[in-house]
Amino acid sequence: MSEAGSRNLTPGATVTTQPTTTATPDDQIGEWRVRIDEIDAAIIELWNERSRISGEVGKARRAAGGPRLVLSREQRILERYRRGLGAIGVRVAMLVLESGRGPL
Ligand SMILES: O=C(O)C(=O)C[C@]1(C(=O)O)C=C[C@@H](O)C=C1
Repeated sequence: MSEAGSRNLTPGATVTTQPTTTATPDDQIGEWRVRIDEIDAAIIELWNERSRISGEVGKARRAAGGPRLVLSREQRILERYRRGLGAIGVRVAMLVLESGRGPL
């Protein structure tokens, strides 16, 4: 086919045809869901990476005789999520932090 939706039957003659499939709302939803699945995969990967690194930081600090928690740092992280995501950001940040260092 030389163009989408067109067929050359004889040289110089172009007949416009309907697409063989018609896009439906379900097609659009399907496309969006593909992107949502990609985004979720990226979030999960980053979440797990952050958790692992947070655990390493905590381990190194405790091995050096430091505390398990650094609440001033946690406050800054909570505030950053609140600025970035609004009120729900504080809840997200609390789960992000818990995932790395364990429960308070
Ligand atoms: O930044 C640190 O010192 C960490 O231990 C990491 C982290 C975090 O997950 O961001 C975890 C526990 C601390 O209370 C503060 C922050």
